[in-house]
Amino acid sequence: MSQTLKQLSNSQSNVDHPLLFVGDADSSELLHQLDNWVNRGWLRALDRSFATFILEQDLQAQASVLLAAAMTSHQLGRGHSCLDLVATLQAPDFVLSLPPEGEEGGQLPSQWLLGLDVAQWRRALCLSTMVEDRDEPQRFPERPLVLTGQRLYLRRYWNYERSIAQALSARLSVDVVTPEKLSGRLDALFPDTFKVNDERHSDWQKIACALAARGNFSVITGGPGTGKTTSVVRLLGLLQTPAVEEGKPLRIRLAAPTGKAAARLSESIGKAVRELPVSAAVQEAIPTDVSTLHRLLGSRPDSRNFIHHRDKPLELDVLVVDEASMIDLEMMACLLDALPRQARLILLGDKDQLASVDAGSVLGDLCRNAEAGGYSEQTVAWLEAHSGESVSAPGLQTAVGAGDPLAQQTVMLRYSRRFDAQQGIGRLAKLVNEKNAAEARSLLDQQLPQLLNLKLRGEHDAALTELIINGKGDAPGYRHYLEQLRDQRPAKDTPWDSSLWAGWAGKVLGAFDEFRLLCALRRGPWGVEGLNQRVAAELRRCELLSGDQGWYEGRPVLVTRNDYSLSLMNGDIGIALWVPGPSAERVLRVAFPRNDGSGGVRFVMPSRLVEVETVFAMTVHKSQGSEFNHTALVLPDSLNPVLTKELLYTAITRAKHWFSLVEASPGVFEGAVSRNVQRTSGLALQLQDELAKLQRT
Ligand SMILES: Nc1ncnc2c1ncn2[C@@H]1O[C@H](COP(=O)(O)OP(=O)(O)OP(=O)(O)O)[C@@H](O)[C@H]1O
Repeated sequence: MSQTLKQLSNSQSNVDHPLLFVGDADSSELLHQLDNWVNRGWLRALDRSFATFILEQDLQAQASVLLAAAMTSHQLGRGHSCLDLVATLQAPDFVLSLPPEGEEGGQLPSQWLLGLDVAQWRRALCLSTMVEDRDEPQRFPERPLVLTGQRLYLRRYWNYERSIAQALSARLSVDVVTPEKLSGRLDALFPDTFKVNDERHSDWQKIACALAARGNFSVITGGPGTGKTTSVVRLLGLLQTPAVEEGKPLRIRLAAPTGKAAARLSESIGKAVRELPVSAAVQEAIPTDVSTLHRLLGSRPDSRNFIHHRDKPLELDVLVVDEASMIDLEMMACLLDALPRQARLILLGDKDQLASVDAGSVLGDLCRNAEAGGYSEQTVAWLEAHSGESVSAPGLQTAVGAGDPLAQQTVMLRYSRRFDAQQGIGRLAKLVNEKNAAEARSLLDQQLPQLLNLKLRGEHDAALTELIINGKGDAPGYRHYLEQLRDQRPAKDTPWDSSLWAGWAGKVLGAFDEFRLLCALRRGPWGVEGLNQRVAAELRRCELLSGDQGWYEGRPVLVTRNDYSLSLMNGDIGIALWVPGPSAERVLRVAFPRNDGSGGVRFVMPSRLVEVETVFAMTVHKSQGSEFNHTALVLPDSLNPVLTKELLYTAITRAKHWFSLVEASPGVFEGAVSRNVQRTSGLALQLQDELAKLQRT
């Protein structure tokens, strides 16, 4: 069982050598300490190297500057765009990665920072020739660290935040021509009065369309099935109809951060476009193919730079990006840089999901007031006049004066059409989101058909493997896809170039997506690595697989890095299958969905797949943008910083019909529900500054 930081702190205070403080220590003592933390896995070697680099460039840098540099670098690896000095002094030990199991010795950051206050720390940083103090007028653009207020950045991330803030504030201040006859067109697109249980409610989808039609930047957020896709398709109909009538159709592009998310949007958008009450010509002028953001921007192999940027902007008039919660700071900055100023950008996503894997929490930052609305009286009057809907919902607040310009272009959809709010999955997701652990637990205890709860008696409890292999009741486990693999295989004499092979592979991939095992962690018996081995061994024991090492038929793999030569994206999933080769010999190939909305499959030689891993179990982070009929989440036996309500919410909302919660120890679920992800970011503040500057000019 992992030790808590408190236990560790207690054990540290017993060490017999005297404690060092950043105020007294010299740089070599501090670097020695960093080595110690790297050896323990508390810090990355990269973070230590950055501190060394700072010292090489500024031999006078104080120990507190080197410590801040290493911590800032480390924070990036944990998704924070900067180091908040005040928050760090309040809880220094949470800045490093939690100690691995059972390790002792060494001095904790809280002990190093004893006695240091934020003013002293800032002073030491400002003395260094490696830090630019943005609160002073003098500029040093070549310095690698940027200090602004209590936030310390690596320059690149400060630049990303600033360029996003500048680009968004510029977009928010552009006057946009709204489509003519807006009210009439909206009524035609939303012919039905919105009712829940026969009671009339405000139609937030219609309000969202009106709001997005009047600006060239808007955000539509909402939980699963709240109608984001449907709303945006109606918005595209609204924008494209007058353009087609004028003979100048808009160039519309659709994108998502991952191939999987792009494929899902492609599917749902196709259906929504076919149902759109507009002419065939307008329907045809709304694309249904969805590209990944990397493909849209034109990635270059082995380069962070894209083909499209401000000097070679994208050729489009409207861009819709789905699953925007997965967009990190760097991607958002590149996207905005490549977008022509007059083009409309519409972001769709669920603000309550986990933030991006890489640094930043762009959608969360942009939607921080979405629930309360914060519309000005002027916005409310405009929306009500054009949509004919009352802008009202529980908890909605009106802003004083003109309000925050971003809030005037942000809308939250509030009613899920996929999850009945009264049913298991929807209710559990809502309670977790509200941090209501007690009611979430009592809901789990009710044994509703949609919600399965497995409380394990130890690491080797067979109930877990039973659930993973056989599922429970109608909820499938992995046996299902392996039986499809075996039973639907084309006859042996089927020619190698017959489409039956791809059809079979497509069915196997589809069946694999019926169930997914999700983990919070990567390491240990409750993490992806341990569970992948356990599941493969068990499937082999049940004779559902013929191997569990290397490449074997039925092995599902996850691509962990974009491979442009193979057109495979990080997050794509394939399954190894025996298929006939052109020369009679059967060959093992990995089938991947084409992800182009065609439902097609392509085969790749296993030897060409370098960056892949087995994916019976996957992290919740990697599951974003996907949905499975049955989703099982395994919680580890002790609390860990990654366990938060966002992680639980994301896992629960991956489930379409059944959600299984597997608990290795009591209390961990409750602990996770009560904590939320707090990503340190200055994006909201930078945006406020930029908007204030614009208002002054
Ligand atoms: N106004 C509407 N009238 C009728 N059905 C609707 C409407 N809006 C959405 N739906 C239906 O509700 C379901 C969910 O809608 P949609 O796919 O647009 O939601 P979403 O928020 O994009 O979902 P997610 O992102 O979670 O996949 C779909 O089956 C869609 O057809």
